[in-house]
Amino acid sequence: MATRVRASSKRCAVIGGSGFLGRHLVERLLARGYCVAVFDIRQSYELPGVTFYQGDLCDKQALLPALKDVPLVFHCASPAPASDDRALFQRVNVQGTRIVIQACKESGVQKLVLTSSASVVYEGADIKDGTEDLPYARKPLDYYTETKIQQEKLVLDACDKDGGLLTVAIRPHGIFGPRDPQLVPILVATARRGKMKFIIGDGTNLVDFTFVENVVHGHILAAEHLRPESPLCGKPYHITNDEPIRFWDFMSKVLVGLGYAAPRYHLPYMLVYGLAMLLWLLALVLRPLMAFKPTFTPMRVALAGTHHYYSCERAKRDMGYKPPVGLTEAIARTVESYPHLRHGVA
Ligand SMILES: NC(=O)C1=CN([C@@H]2O[C@H](COP(=O)(O)OP(=O)(O)OC[C@H]3O[C@@H](n4cnc5c(N)ncnc54)[C@H](O)[C@@H]3O)[C@@H](O)[C@H]2O)C=CC1
Ligand SMILES: CC(C)CCC[C@@H](C)[C@H]1CC[C@H]2C3=C(CC[C@]12C)[C@@]1(C)CCC(=O)C[C@@H]1CC3
Repeated sequence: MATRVRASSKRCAVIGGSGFLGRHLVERLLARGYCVAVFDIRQSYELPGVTFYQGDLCDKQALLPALKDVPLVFHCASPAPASDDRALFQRVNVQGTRIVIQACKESGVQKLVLTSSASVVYEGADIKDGTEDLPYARKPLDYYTETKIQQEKLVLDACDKDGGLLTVAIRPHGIFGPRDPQLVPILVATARRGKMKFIIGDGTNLVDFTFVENVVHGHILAAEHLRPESPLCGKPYHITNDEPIRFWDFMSKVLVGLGYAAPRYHLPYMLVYGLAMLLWLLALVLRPLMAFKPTFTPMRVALAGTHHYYSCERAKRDMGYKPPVGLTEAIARTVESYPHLRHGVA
């Protein structure tokens, strides 16, 4: 009997489990003895111990079978920020998250861990050692952030300590690591087009970049510490590497590690931000006629030219969080994992 209880409490579902973070989370959960149900709109791998359910999280009937007999759900699905598609973000991150919450309640799920984002409080001004008490951005810089705010509020408000669904939100920042489809590939594509010669601003702005395995560790700690009497209920938690680094030093380390030149020439921040705003407006106007996606969006320029690093004291205090992998090792392992993106490799 004891064995059966332990076996069932080691079951969980990962919504968005085919993605970058999702797959790393699934792999770690398997190593910790969990049986995992993955729900995703696409299937990107097969692993023993994983049951795959393919479907759209906005479709409750498709989602319910993946949550059957599962006490713990991780929700880390989202459209990519680069899609910049307002209707898609609204449908998946907001309406879809309402459906995830309903489906969890109907299935008797006990705990829901959301992957939110530290950028829910970021609106382009410097944030230095920001705590979770900062207010949500009143004027988010993009549609992605706008809907991540609404998503986090929905999940945290759904927390019910009186025998209902328990919820918590993890707010990582600048996730990187092997198989990341975003940060390193965009950086390298920009360098290959000869556009990574410039530093936006004076280059001294400090930023958090977080190794994917540390983000995974934060999620699992949160799930295992979430109980009706614990302080985690209905709260957001920053999870970072706890080693803020100059944005342009981080970019240079990755670029140089892959054989590209580090950016050298400075451009004034306000000039580049203004140009990015103009390009974004142009892309919006031209959208019905042609697909045109600027690399330097207002959000990316702001992230590249301001301070934005966050305190993870709350996670240390409430769940004993300490990043297992330091930044130097994390960058080395990331660079090593992209042989195909090295300079000179087609
Ligand atoms: N990458 C980063 O730097 C950061 C990411 N986050 C959050 O972390 C989470 C994971 O992000 P990544 O792994 O980087 O992205 P990803 O794009 O690699 O993974 C997202 C997954 O969600 C799935 N998905 C999208 N729409 C879906 C739908 N309608 N139904 C079912 N599945 C759907 C995708 O197929 C994909 O596998 C997201 O919630 C993102 O907002 C938060 C902070 C920073
Ligand atoms: C073109 C260059 C100026 C920058 C190239 C690197 C960028 C693609 C990345 C640097 C910071 C990253 C980041 C995110 C996406 C990729 C970057 C812009 C997020 C917006 C991803 C989703 C989040 O929740 C917040 C992240 C902040 C940092």
